[in-house]
Amino acid sequence: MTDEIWILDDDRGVRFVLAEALRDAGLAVREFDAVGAVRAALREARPALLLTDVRMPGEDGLGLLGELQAQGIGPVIVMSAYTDVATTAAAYRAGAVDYLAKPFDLDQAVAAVQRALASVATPTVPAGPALAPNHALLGESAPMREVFRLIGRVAASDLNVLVTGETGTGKELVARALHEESARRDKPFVALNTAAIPSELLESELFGHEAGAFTGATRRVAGRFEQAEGGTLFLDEIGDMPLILQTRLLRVLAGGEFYRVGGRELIRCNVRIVAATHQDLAARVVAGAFRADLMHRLDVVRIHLPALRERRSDIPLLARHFLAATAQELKLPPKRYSKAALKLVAQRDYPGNVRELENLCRRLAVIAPGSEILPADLGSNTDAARGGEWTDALREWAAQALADGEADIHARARAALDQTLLQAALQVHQGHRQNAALALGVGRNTLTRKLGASRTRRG
Ligand SMILES: Nc1ncnc2c1ncn2[C@@H]1O[C@H](COP(=O)(O)OP(=O)(O)OP(=O)(O)O)[C@@H](O)[C@H]1O
Repeated sequence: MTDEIWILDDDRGVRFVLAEALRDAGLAVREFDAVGAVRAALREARPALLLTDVRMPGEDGLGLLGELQAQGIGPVIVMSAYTDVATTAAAYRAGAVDYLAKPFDLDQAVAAVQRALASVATPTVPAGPALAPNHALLGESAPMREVFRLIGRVAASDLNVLVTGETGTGKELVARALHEESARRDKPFVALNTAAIPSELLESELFGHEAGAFTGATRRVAGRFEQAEGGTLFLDEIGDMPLILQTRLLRVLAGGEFYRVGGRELIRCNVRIVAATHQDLAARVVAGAFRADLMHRLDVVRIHLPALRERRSDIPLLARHFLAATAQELKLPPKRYSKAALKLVAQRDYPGNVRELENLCRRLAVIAPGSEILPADLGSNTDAARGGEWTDALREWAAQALADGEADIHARARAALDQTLLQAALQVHQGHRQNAALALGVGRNTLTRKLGASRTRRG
């Protein structure tokens, strides 16, 4: 093994800046522009660490990762602009110890290299089966990339995960992604909303019951734990679980076995638990409503989903996705957003987070009459929003006119503005000049003057 850091990237610029930063940090660096070049070099030497891009012309980086892992060469850090769950998880499965989302901060890259070098003794994640299909969990913003990175990092392990975040932020989708990216993906994913089940039924819902266990229990029923055997059990709104059941759940998690309600047969279970809450569990613990020991058992890895307002840059992507998905699902002709409508969608507030945005887009897919969604389809526009939309159009017009070298833009724009306002007011007031002038807040004479030669029905 050499002490060299090898950088594999087809982008010369990336190689250059990265190599400089690493050399500045006192490390020896060697650069490669293709997988083949690394393979050739491996015949004579081994890197102390490899930093590699994933998608490159010719062979991609992931195949190489598998080979390195098989030969015990590493650690490897993957750099990629593709931070979707599938790519990230595939990189970790192929043995990467870290994942840098491009564009990355150079200090962050150097720190990742130093971290990886310091923990060379740490075993890498074992290689798993081929790449799972993509998930509906979308996002390009920095906080979502971090979520994907975490999912990729912990999916393959059996660690319990606590997903936190406001309602509608996608906690269940994260739980599904963890399942899909794990070796359990061919086994069931079972979800249970703890808050939606009356507490007296929750125990039997979780652990099942025997015939005759209680009034109405005519036959044996398997609970969610049994249904999820070998797979993943998603416990939503865990913060609302009654204390008595928390105690029971804790015992099951600790011992890995349980009895059905009214049963005598001890059932062993192999289930990965992903729990979710929109509440502050630690505060629930302080308030005496949640068991601290259960919290620690569930909260081994925490994945926090930011509210949609903290990742507004994801809104257009999500909005387009929901519009297309709804059209496809309901077999409607495809629709698209006009620029102004998409801007309005992106500017709105969504206290209900992604779910609220999804509902809005579904409504638009169904109710908007044309193939293009217009601002008017969004209904309750605020004045500010309406204003924003026409000034945008004006800005575009002006930019184009200026680019075309047109003269007298200001005078023409003013004339057009006046005419547009006056005509709109006259239309609303059925051609009555006095009322139109009043409504606009201009004098009647001004209005007559401005109208000039333009046609009006009466005065
Ligand atoms: N990042 C995302 N990409 C695509 N769809 C998303 C995303 N986040 C959420 N959704 C969609 O928004 C809706 C709400 O998501 P989900 O049910 O996972 O939220 P939640 O946080 O579990 O909500 P609650 O706390 O109310 O149970 C779902 O229809 C889901 O498909």
